[in-house]
Parts: sequence; structure tokens; C-alpha cells
Amino acid sequence: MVRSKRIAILVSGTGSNARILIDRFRQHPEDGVEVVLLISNKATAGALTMAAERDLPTLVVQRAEWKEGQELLRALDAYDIDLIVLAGFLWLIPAYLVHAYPNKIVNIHPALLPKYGGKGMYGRHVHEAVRAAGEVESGITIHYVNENYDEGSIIYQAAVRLDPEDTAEVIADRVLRLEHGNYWRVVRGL
Ligand SMILES: Nc1nc2c(c(=O)[nH]1)N[C@@H](CN(C=O)c1ccc(C(=O)N[C@@H](CCC(=O)O)C(=O)O)cc1)CN2
Ligand SMILES: NCC(=O)N[C@@H]1O[C@H](COP(=O)([O-])[O-])[C@@H](O)[C@H]1O
Repeated sequence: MVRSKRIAILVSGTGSNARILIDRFRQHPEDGVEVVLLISNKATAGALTMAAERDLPTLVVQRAEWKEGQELLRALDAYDIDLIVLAGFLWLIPAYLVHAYPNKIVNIHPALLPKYGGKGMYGRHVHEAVRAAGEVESGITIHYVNENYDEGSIIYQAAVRLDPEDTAEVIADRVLRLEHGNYWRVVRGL
């Protein structure tokens, strides 16, 4: 009997991507993937409520323990995590975690990297920059996480055409739909 791939998801906000990942893999056990832990850096994150509604174990990390790392590493080890999936997580993953999980941490970025990435490039800031630049397309990038923001090896990208009148909010919605349709499948294939 092949053991399922055990995933921890890191989220800072609403968690719509996390919800889709959790629900997809619960509805399709044949995928051989199981989300076993959700971690947030925000005690008020909507994702924590979503996880509780699904009886999914959660952990809230404070800045001090995030920097120190021992408690987080112990938790990830206790849950026997194979893959760490970032889904709207807004803190920098420290070197100790990158080194503890080499090529085992992935992220989804709401733009076509290497453009529109790096410090400050998260959430609506990304889509506002894309709009301001008059881009004719945007999209998603799923990549491995290294020690810097948005510089890890790219695993998958998908693009969406933009209309000149599209606002940053419209772009955000179009990109989020791409995320929802693709992240679970890319994670399944890792
Ligand atoms: N080591 C890495 N850590 C993280 C990565 C990564 O690629 N390597 N990806 C980010 C996710 N992300 C873009 O996809 C991203 C998230 C947040 C920021 C950012 O500028 N954050 C602010 C703090 C915001 C807050 O605390 O509310 C900052 O650092 O000043 C940039 C990119 C997750 N971690
Ligand atoms: N640079 C990181 C970043 O901007 N991540 C973005 O945060 C959103 C989280 O939404 P969700 O909480 O509904 O999944 C997603 O659009 C994700 O790409």
C-alpha cells in the first residue's frame, strides 16, 4: 500500500486556494494526496475558520517562533510532512526551512514571473502593477521556493489575456480562477 503524499499548507488570508486543495484531495483519495495541516501567521486568517469547519488541524505561528524554527520543524516532523504548499502566505520562508525541505516547498504567485515578483509583490499590489504597466496578459506561476521571494525554479505557468478596460479587481478575479483551476493538479503531479 503506497502511502499518500502528506501536505502542509501555509496561508495568511482567506484561503480559497487552500480550500480547493483540501476539498479536491478529500473528494479524490485516488490522487494519493492528503492535506494534514494548515499553518497561518495570522490568528484572524479566514483560512483557519475554513480549516476548523473541515476538522483539519491548524497551527498559528508567531514571528519569534517563525524566526527560531524549532517548534515549527517539530510540528512538520510530527505530521510527517512530505510537501509544504504556500497559498497566499505573506512571510519570507527562512533558510532553515528551505534547507530542511529541499525542493519540497512550492508557491503560487499571481503573475507571470519573473515580472511582478519580489518584496512587496503580493495580493492586489501585483494586479495594480500589471494594470499600471498596461500589460496585455497576466497569469499564474507555480514555483519551488528558495531563500528569496519568487526566484525559485518555475514548475508551471498559465496566462490569461487582458482587456484594456480591465481593472486590477477584474485582473485579480481572472487570475484567481486560473489558480483554482490549476494549483491542485500541479501539486498532485509533484
Ligand atoms: N523564501 C521565500 N519565501 C516566500 C516566497 C518565496 O518565493 N521564497 N513566496 C512568498 C509568496 N509571495 C509571492 O508569491 C510573496 C509574499 C509576500 C511578499 C512580501 O513582500 N511580504 C511583505 C510582508 C507582508 C505582510 O507581512 O503582510 C514583506 O516581506 O515585507 C512578497 C512575495 C511567500 N514566502
Ligand atoms: N505573492 C503571494 C501572493 O500574492 N499570493 C496570492 O494571494 C492570494 C491568496 O488568495 P487565497 O487566500 O484566496 O488563496 C492568491 O491570489 C495568491 O496567488
